[in-house]
Amino acid sequence: MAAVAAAAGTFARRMARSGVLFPRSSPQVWPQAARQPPGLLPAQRRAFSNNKILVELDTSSGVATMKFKSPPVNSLSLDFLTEFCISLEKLENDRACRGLIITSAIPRVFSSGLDITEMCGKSTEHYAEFWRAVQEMWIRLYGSNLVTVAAINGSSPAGGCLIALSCDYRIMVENPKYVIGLNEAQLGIVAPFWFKDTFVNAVGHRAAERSLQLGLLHSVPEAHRMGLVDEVVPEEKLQEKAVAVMAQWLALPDHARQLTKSMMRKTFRTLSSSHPKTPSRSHFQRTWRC
Ligand SMILES: CCCCCCCC/C=C\C/C=C/C(=O)SCCNC(=O)CCNC(=O)[C@H](O)C(C)(C)COP(=O)(O)OP(=O)(O)OC[C@H]1O[C@@H](n2cnc3c(N)ncnc32)[C@H](O)[C@@H]1OP(=O)(O)O
Repeated sequence: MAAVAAAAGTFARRMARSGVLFPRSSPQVWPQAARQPPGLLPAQRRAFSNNKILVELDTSSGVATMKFKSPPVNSLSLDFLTEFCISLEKLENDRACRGLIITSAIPRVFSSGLDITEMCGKSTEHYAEFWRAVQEMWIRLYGSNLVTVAAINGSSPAGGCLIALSCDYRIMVENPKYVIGLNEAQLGIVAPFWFKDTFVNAVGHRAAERSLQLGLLHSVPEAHRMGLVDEVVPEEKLQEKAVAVMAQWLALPDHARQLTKSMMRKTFRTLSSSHPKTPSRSHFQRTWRC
């Protein structure tokens, strides 16, 4: 328990060093239209970057694009998760931003999921901090007031699938090599209940039961049929489609859409108000044999 508390403190300090407020306990309501401070020349584009993620915000449309750029496979390391939360928080605090498109700058992979090297040979405190960061990523993305669109341009197993599932809409590139799903059971581990619930919300109970028990990674057409992704497009149309979907969602009044989203996703607050037990060191060691 002390380790969990210490980890929470460490993660909060990492976020605080970035200048980001932490944590935010209740959803914020943003203005309906992107606004520029009066008297300033409008800067159409703003960008910020770290060594894991690139973010570009088009202030005229209010749409930001977040590109994962962590070779080789955009695995979700503690550093990646921290940078993700910082970037998302910056966008949420930017009054010019209303929507977020998440995609990958790495060819053929959206995200390979949790970084397996973070779950081997580390201290109890590290596991606790890592787990806290995984939860924080999900809480922030799933509960975000922004319109979130996943533009999935590569394979997206396990934690990568969770990122996509946490968005409001998923568009995936049609490619016979790409797969998506929660394959934890194939790895001999159990997807946490909040992974499972997010999956069930997208595909329904029966499809989820089969897919999760078998740890299936679905082809793109199969993922589309079962509702795991909303739309499938050729690679060259992905950006255009994501922008078009975003425009459709942003055409609605922010407050009505945000309150509706918050109502639909209210169960996430259960996790945000009481972080579940962190997996123990021995559990990680048993699971990954390290
Ligand atoms: C209370 C109980 C708790 C129990 C404890 C369990 C903890 C959590 C439980 C559940 C949640 C878990 C969620 C997860 O996300 S677990 C991670 C699952 N991820 C995967 O299974 C993906 C594995 N990777 C792939 O399938 C492929 O790599 C690919 C399709 C993403 C890309 O394929 P390809 O382009 O062919 O690349 P390579 O396979 O050659 O990989 C390149 C390179 O990258 C390394 N790598 C791949 N995935 C990961 C990863 N997830 N973490 C770290 N490193 C990864 C791979 O090893 C190669 O490295 P190299 O050999 O050094 O080049």
